[in-house]
Amino acid sequence: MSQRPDTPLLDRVTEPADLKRFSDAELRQVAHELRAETISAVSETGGHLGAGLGVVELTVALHAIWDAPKDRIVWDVSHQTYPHKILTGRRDRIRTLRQKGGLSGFTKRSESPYDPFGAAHSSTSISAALGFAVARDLGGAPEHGIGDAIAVIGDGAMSAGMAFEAMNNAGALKKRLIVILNDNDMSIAPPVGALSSYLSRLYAGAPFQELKAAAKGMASLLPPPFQEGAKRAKDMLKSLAVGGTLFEELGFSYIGPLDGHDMSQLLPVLRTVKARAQGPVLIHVVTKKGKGYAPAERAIDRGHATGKFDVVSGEQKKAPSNAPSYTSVFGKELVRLAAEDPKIVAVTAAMPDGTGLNLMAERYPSRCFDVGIAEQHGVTFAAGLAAGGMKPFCAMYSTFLQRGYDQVVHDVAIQRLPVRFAVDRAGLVGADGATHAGSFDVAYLANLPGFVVMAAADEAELKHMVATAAAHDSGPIAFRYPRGEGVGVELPAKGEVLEIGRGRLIREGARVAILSFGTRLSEVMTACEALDARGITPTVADARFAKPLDRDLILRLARDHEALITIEEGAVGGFGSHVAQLLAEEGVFDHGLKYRSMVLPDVFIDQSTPEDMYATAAMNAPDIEAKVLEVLGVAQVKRKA
Ligand SMILES: Cc1ncc(C[n+]2csc(CCOP(=O)(O)OP(=O)(O)O)c2C)c(N)n1
Ligand SMILES: CC(=O)[C@@H](O)[C@H](O)COP(=O)(O)O
Ligand SMILES: [Mg+2]
Repeated sequence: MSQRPDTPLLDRVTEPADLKRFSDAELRQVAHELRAETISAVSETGGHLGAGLGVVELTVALHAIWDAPKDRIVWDVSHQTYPHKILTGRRDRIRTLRQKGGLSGFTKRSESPYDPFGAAHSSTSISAALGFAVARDLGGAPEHGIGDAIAVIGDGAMSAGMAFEAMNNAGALKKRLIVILNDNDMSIAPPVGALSSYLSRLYAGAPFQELKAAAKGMASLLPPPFQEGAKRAKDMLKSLAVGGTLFEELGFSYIGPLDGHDMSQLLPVLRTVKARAQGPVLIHVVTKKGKGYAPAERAIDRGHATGKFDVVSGEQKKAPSNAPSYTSVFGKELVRLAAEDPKIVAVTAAMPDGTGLNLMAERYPSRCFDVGIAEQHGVTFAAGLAAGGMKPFCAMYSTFLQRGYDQVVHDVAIQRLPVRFAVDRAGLVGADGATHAGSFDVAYLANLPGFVVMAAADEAELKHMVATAAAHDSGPIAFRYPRGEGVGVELPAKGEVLEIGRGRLIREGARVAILSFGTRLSEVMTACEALDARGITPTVADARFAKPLDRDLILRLARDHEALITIEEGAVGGFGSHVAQLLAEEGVFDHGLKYRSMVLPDVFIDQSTPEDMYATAAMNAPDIEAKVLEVLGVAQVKRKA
């Protein structure tokens, strides 16, 4: 097909194979256009901007050199894959990113064959790529075959234990495996820890040794079009650091550091690695997060995540809000309590801003610890702090705390250590979708002996729960709260310590009682307005505690009503299951109580707005109203669509 000379080269790319027709100079131009397209798309959708901008050249180079999907490119976290999506047949849908029915903000096997492995939680890529490499060598996927296995992992993700577990295994297996360390000297916040300092030293002038073996005779082994590039690679490799690095000690050939924005470095070195790699190879690529878009480069988080924005000014379009976020309410209350009690300390796993612990870090830097992307360590570190007489608050997103679960059980719960878990992003979170939903924490915490588990119904309740957790010294305690803003209730100056295992009655009604755990309470109250208008007046209670349950309250509600409905922003096995267990043990069902438990359905719900996701889960006010009518056997008038 003939093209007008001014047609953007990117328009000629419908699949990665199209890149193979371009010269190196043209690939540079493609990268330029791909960056502009990424910025333009994210300005309309919002999302993870900075990480993708930092890997534009790397993405083009990988797809130009390797043959995906046969070669498996596994992106760590995969928040940096918008350019990859554009090059792999999804450009026409890139402006649906993170929206209902649109592209996921992460790699997803069901979305494209070019996404060989789904991600969103960090530090899984080397393990998965090693799995592909071993499957290849054992004859897996014989229909299409498996080529190279390539993991692309950031410096932040590399700080997690899982990445080292994978390298340790890969070094021993000696399989051909390519790991690209994308080192932009950033996590979401500035990176922390000794590994980060080590990587900085690697590119800050430590004496380099020669990669003699790889450089020797390399050019002659390559097909003629690559020989010029290979000569350059040879020259470069001579001056790069090899030998004696941590990665070499783990059994990898180390190549780097390379300038990840310079195609004249990237292309020849990657071609050479493709032609010659035998065992595990780690290519250290240095990039800039937010590269090529000044507002992102200037931002403290390098444009890690953004709302919709104006491309020219970089200004984000934010909806005005009336209520503080739950996260900030937690952060402020913790600082207030920390001022009163010097034993209070806090732990975050690479999410200081996301968890509100940035406030604690500013005010009490020596008592606030960012452990890096290391939830497992973070939990046990908090357990050690508690055993050492401190009062640790371990603030993690519900979904990321999953990674530290054995530590929660083995190091905290069994030893009855008073670690306070601030479980943020509880429930459905919206645009990040199923990987980030906080669906399981009630189930996985409330089944642990001795754990206290609370959920805040609003931001004032959250304040009380922070204070309650601070005062609770006899064992582990957790309180959960959702992403986003509170409901706008008046905030007390300070949280009051709640009685452990006591809920509260919100309104007294008849026939049906709704027992809410967490922030569905406002939807329950909206449902009650509609029900009141029909002459059905539910009793409503806020359970506050999933463990220990308020037995008196629950048994009274069961005794005094024909039906009892529980509701929670969590999966089956949580609050409702505990209530059902209590009712069964007390023989309440034998007397004919009608019981319903509203929990998240047994599916992973794709990204949308939280409201829409809760509609999918049938947990909004109209669904609660319908549930009440159903349990009472009242015929429903169909709503207009
Ligand atoms: C287990 C886990 N904990 C925390 C996060 C939140 N998170 C997402 S990206 C990110 C930083 C990743 O840094 P890096 O790997 O260097 O990638 P970059 O954004 O710099 O490209 C963090 C902490 C996560 N996705 N998974
Ligand atoms: C990729 C990732 O895991 C984080 O960037 C996450 O998207 C942050 O979520 P919040 O926006 O809820 O802090
Ligand atoms: Mg990084």
